[in-house]
Amino acid sequence: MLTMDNIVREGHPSLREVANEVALPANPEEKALLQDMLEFLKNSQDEKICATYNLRPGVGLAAPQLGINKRMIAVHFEDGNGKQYSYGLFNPKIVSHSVEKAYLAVGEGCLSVDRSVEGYVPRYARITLKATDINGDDVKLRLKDYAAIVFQHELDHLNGIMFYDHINKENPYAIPENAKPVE
Ligand SMILES: OCN(O)CCCc1ccccc1
Ligand code: NI
Repeated sequence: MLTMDNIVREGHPSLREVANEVALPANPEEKALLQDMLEFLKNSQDEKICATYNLRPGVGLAAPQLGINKRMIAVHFEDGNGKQYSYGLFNPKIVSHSVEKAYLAVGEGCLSVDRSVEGYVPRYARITLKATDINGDDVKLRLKDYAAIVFQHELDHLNGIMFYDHINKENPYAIPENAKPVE
């Protein structure tokens, strides 16, 4: 099982590289890794397992955070309306997005960042994402608000971008233009 020891932290080069597309169909190792990433997220949200293995709860994980520069992400969370999202995806891509922006009112964090970085992270309020799932099927997701924010955080990791890159340097809590808060 994956633990926090597998997660690289700020300063590790893979967090600042553009990850490579996965040649499809994915090989058994890549499928197993994606499964392990999803299992890590579920474990991190299980009180007992989380405490036993000292995991930080996470709603998403990207392969570069494991020092593996492949375009693979996993997400496991419930949005504000109780809708569940649990995906392991190869080669995710935003194919369209809203002009309107959104930002998580409480700010963002990252399993690869062992410090809190305050401020609003402006992101697209709505995105359409295409990818290949763990079974090799095409996936097209229309996402908004919290779900859109989580997926964009993970997609950024595939392009060497950290959440705090988006925070206004002069005034971290400046309300981003044309953006709505997501509670
Ligand atoms: O890359 C995954 N990650 O570091 C875990 C935290 C994910 C996350 C946290 C706040 C808002 C969106 C996404
Ligand atoms: Ni992160």
